[in-house]
Amino acid sequence: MSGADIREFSRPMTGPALVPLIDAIEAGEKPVVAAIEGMALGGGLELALGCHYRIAHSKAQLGLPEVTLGLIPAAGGTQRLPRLIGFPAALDMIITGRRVSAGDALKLGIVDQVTERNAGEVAVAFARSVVDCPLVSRRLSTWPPLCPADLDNILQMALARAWQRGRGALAPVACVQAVQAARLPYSQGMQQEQKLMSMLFASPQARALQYCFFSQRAVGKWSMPNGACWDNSTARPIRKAAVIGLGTMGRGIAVCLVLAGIPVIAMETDEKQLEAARRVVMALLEKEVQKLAVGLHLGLIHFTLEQRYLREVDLVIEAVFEDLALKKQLFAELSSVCHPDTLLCTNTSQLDVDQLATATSRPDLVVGMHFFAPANKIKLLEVVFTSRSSPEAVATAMQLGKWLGKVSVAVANCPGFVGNRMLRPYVEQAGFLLEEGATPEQVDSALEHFGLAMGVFRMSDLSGLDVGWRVRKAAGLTGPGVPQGQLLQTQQGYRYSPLADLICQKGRLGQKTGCGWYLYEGPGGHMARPDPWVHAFLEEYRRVHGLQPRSIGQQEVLERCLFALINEGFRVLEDRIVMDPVALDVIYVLGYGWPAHTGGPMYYAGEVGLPRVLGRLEYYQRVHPDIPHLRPSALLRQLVAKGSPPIHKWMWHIEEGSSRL
Ligand SMILES: CCCCCCC/C=C/C(=O)SCCNC(=O)CCNC(=O)[C@H](O)C(C)(C)COP(=O)(O)OP(=O)(O)OC[C@H]1O[C@@H](n2cnc3c(N)ncnc32)[C@H](O)[C@@H]1OP(=O)(O)O
Repeated sequence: MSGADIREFSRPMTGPALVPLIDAIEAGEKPVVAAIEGMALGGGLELALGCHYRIAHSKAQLGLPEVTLGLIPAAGGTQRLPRLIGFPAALDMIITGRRVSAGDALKLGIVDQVTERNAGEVAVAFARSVVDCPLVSRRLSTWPPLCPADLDNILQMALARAWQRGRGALAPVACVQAVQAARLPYSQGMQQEQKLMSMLFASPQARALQYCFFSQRAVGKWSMPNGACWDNSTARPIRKAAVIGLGTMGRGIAVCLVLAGIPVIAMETDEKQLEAARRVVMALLEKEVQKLAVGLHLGLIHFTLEQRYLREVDLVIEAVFEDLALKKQLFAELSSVCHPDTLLCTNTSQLDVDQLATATSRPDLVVGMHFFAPANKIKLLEVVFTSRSSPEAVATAMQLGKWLGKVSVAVANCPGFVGNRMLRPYVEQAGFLLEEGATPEQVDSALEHFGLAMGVFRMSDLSGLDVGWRVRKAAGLTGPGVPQGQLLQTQQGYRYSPLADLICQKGRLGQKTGCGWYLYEGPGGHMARPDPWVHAFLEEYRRVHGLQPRSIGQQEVLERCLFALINEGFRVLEDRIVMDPVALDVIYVLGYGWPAHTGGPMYYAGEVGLPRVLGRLEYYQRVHPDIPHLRPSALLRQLVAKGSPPIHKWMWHIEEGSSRL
């Protein structure tokens, strides 16, 4: 039982109310035993907590994920769980919404027994054995709260954690407040639970998070402009896969495959690199085995330098250095080494997948699989199809992503695909804001206050400033052959900020070199500190260019960075890179740390109001006519002209107006 029907939250609810139902079960004179198989989530677990006993199958999972929907467990969950397992463990489960296995639920005391047999049959037998036992002590609502001496401290820490994790989300904080009320008599605690739930239930944040829930499922129903889609294309089985190139990304991908139970050939060309990768991958896998408490066959992975092992695989994921010539050469080699039916996938983050496909003998079997670092943690996968990718190849990559526990989004090939394409105008605006008077920490603080996991400059330092530098060189914006120097503020006819290039030229590549936009404790450090050198460098730059620094407020930072990103999102839709705006929101929430409680950039644009987004872009365009990314997209204009329809109707307008776009 996975809880309430979330779709019902946006329409009048029918059927009996859950709280009195659970109370009636608990108050009943007959013993009621919950038999839990599969899932007991949300209202499902709350119902089980109202029963007198709980028996779970060993494969069952239990949890209170309401917080991920912008809610709290409001059918007594915040009052019964702390009474049953204590405040610290209940707070952890309720604030994070994480699921626990049956084994862990037994250790925590949530269930009374775990069985390998049919839980229903075991529960019936169990019920017979307790039929004469008094029930008084089995009614959780009557238990006194288990208040440890340091409860105030525990609650304070939980609140701090909720603020920190939530990044502006209300529900985690409300979860702590509701659990805190479990120190009161049950009926008073329930009143508090209901009060907090009423406040959240109608909140824009809850609506946005529920939109995220359905969006992450909707992208599984992918389609391509040629009409191929999820329900008319068949995925191939992947019995064995290969990962070529065992740098950071390749190692993470190999770990994902093994965790999904897929045998992997992990290949490198250099012995030293192979050994280093073997050590890291095995350590990561052993850590996962301990964490998940699962038996994992570590022999599923074979490390090798020899290409001959590639003959036996159904799919290759190439993760070598981000260099088009190198990748093309490798793809040409793979064409002759691999079986003719083997799918060839590239983990490029922005190279042209169509070009890679032409280097092979089987362009129809080439797709991009863009993982996000760290590949074994981030849930997003962009599956990039080319003009020649077969529906079967796309279906297989999408299916594989699902097996790996990812949310896969099918996107058409274009520079930067979706995520990095939308990121470019955002990063660009941040650079211009520095020129105009802001500091990296002012820009980052505004973005983090909005809820982004990391501001643009901290994020760039983490990924490595050389990544963007290489892309700008490849695009002919900087590097040898391009006029250099402090005075270069225009490129290819438009405003261009060379600040990031100048920083890179100083050898400041981010965390890995111990300095970038910030200063770190040393190479590989993570603690970003404002750097007086960067401030002096920016002042000198502005002086040389005759730029008068001005005070830039939080609102301008947000509008310039976020609206430029959203504007590019509209262009992505115009170009039909994806078939539904929800895809852009999923990519940003899962891959770029966009706050889920705002729904994602496109949903957020709808909430702010498309006329406002358009109006502010028009204003900034007038002030900065030399920045093309601030020019409002045709689609945004068209949607505003049509009265700003809700997001699920945008595509109708794209189809309707495609000839005019
Ligand atoms: C003042 C009001 C008081 C109200 C008190 C109410 C108290 C109770 C509150 C709740 O229970 S809130 C809901 C809590 N439960 C959840 O959040 C669980 C959500 N679901 C999941 O985590 C997963 O779906 C799953 C159950 C673990 C299954 O995962 P799986 O990967 O196997 O399948 P999916 O692709 O995720 O889902 C399949 C299909 O089912 C739809 N769906 C799943 N759960 C719900 C749900 N709770 N409500 C409505 N629909 C649900 C999902 O959207 C998929 O649909 P399609 O995309 O295939 O159409």
